[in-house]
Amino acid sequence: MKVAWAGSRHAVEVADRMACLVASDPVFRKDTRTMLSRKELFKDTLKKAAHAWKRTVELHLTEEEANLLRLYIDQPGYVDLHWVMFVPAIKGQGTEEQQKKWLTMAYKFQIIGTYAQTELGHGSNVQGLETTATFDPSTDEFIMHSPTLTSSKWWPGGLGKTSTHAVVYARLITEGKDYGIHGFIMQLRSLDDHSPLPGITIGDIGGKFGSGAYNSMDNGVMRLDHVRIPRDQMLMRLAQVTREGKYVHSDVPKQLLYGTMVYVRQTIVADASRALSRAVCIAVRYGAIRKQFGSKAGGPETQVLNYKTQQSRLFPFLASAYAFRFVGQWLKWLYTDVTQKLESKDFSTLPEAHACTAGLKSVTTSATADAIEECQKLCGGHGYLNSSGLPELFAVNLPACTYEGDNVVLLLQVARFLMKTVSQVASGKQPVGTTAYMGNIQHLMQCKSVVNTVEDWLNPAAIKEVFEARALRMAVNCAQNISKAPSQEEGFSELSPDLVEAAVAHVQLIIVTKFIEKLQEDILGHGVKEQLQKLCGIYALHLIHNERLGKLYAQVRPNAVALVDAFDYTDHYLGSALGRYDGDVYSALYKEAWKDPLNETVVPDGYQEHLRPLLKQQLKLSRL
Ligand SMILES: CCCCCCCC/C=C\CCCCCC(=O)SCCNC(=O)CCNC(=O)[C@H](O)C(C)(C)COP(=O)(O)OP(=O)(O)OC[C@H]1O[C@@H](n2cnc3c(N)ncnc32)[C@H](O)[C@@H]1OP(=O)(O)O
Ligand SMILES: Cc1cc2nc3c(=O)[nH]c(=O)nc-3n(C[C@H](O)[C@H](O)[C@H](O)COP(=O)(O)OP(=O)(O)OC[C@H]3O[C@@H](n4cnc5c(N)ncnc54)[C@H](O)[C@@H]3O)c2cc1C
Repeated sequence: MKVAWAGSRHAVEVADRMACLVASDPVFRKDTRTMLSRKELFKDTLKKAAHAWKRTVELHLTEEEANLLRLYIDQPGYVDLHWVMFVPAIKGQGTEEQQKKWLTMAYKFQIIGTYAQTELGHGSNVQGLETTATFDPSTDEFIMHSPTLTSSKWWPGGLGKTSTHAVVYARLITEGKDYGIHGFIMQLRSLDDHSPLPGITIGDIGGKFGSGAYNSMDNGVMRLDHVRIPRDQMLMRLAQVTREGKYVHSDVPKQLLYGTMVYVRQTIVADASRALSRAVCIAVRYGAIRKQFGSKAGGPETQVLNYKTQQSRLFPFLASAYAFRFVGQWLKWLYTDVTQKLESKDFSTLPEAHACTAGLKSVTTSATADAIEECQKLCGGHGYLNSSGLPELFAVNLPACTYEGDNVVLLLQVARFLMKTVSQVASGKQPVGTTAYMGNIQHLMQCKSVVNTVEDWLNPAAIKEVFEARALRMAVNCAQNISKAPSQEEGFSELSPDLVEAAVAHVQLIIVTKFIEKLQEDILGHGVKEQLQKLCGIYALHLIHNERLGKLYAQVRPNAVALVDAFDYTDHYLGSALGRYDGDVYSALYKEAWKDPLNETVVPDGYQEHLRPLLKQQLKLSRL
């Protein structure tokens, strides 16, 4: 089952090695993280990142191993933005020459970069960004400026205190004309003493949700006061400005400006499956240990995992963890395929890649955030303790519903893609890829459900047809209602809640389809495929609230712990007293409690100043 989850024996081996490397290194301890102040936590992040780099160099780790090392350290920091966004942005939007110059320094960590797009006044609406980059032909420079308070760059990870450079997104103005948003490489801090360069006001935007979590990251604010950069620091793969100041757009779609976001969205789907699997692992293992109430005759109490209500709340998340894992593996293939096509100027699958990455990022992160919160409740009071690992997991993964694109905004992008496809089908064009099912419109608009028993629901063809009919009918219904509106734009706006639902149905069809396709592969291990088939049935059925789920839950219950053990997480990475592999929950909870700084003294700080006087006064009053 480990191989089915990881994707290959090699993946299992590398993951095990990196997870153990992190778990065995005291520098990477994380059990006291939620007890640190904001400054201590930030400094701890710097220490871990520097130590990780040192180990990467010492051990000659590959890029795959180094990425896993960062993942198992499990502490958001500037390195995430450096590797996940700054480097990809230069790769995707820089010329060969610019890549050579800047990536050489970035790969050697001679500079630390971030991705500075969002502003105080605009995040979702990229075309509304206000920062300006005005070309000055007299000096062959761009003047980077924050014209308004709302144009302050706001949120970029690492910008606050760490990054020395950034890809800054700004309105390109040359010869008095505004050509819209383009990317520019800017140095922000001196490489000698790390002080901000002249004209740059920079700092952290303040504490964020949850203790620990993203407070380890210095999300920053930056204002630019007419800062000059050389013309060749405009990322010029998509467009150029000549020495004379002429704007020249290259022959690639302008949407490639958004390429970095597409890349990160596809990685976030894998992040979501990992976060969800961690929460499910904790809740399933604890549910097998925790006993509450039992037979009236004083018999042993019942494992809470045996309760049907616990199973109906938890097993859809177990199924979703596997579903998101498999669709994330497919999405990584899709992204690689589109990137290769772009190299040969084939832009035909760019819209599909945008719709799939936007839709899957949105659906998986929303479902994961909701599931982690529910897993906290599934663990009762102990799920609320930091030592359960669940509050931190929730706080770190909740913002994924917003960063890299607000989930509703992204679903509206999917809806726009679906409406375009429906109208193309109406004009006789055969849809392909993930919308191919829309070509079967006659059948799917009339077909009656062919599933009646639980066994029917384990028939992949039946499941797929139901989800195709559901998605198509919702999309066609929206298209028909939009056509009745005074204008397409007005109709789209009025119908936007229904369009979001139609987009979700389309994305859930993709997830179900990819789960079914995974089951058609050769899957190692005795009985593994059968278990995955049941999980596929649970994932599909729970989305349409089918009453036959109870039978499937009963069939999964005996293997529930084995199914979460297959995630192969070390206790260090899981970071949970409830989800420990050895199940020794109560002694672990008790031991963790005493680590809290509040327990450093038996009489708490503040007693002498605030508690003793009060008690003494009340005691005196009571004797009057
Ligand atoms: C270790 C512990 C774990 C913690 C994890 C740490 C590490 C995690 C990893 C990274 C951390 C994440 C940090 C987050 C970083 C950020 O948040 S960066 C900023 C992200 N910001 C956004 O995502 C902004 C979202 N907004 C947009 O993308 C765009 O504004 C928009 C797409 C919503 C609208 O764009 P606009 O230019 O206005 O275009 P439209 O008019 O809507 O569409 C025009 C056509 O272009 C097509 N299109 C739009 N986007 C794309 C795209 N990306 N690719 C291809 N095509 C695109 C669109 O479909 C339209 O096409 P048609 O005209 O044919 O319909
Ligand atoms: C932890 C974290 C890290 C981040 N890191 C970075 C970073 O490194 N670099 C960077 O550039 N940015 C970063 N961001 C910013 C992030 O990308 C933006 O917050 C995100 O794109 C959402 O934009 P917004 O904040 O403007 O939300 P808004 O768009 O203002 O959303 C507010 C509400 O308006 C709704 N809404 C907006 N537009 C529409 C519409 N057209 N139709 C219907 N509803 C709409 C949204 O659904 C939402 O409910 C980070 C954010 C977070 C939380």
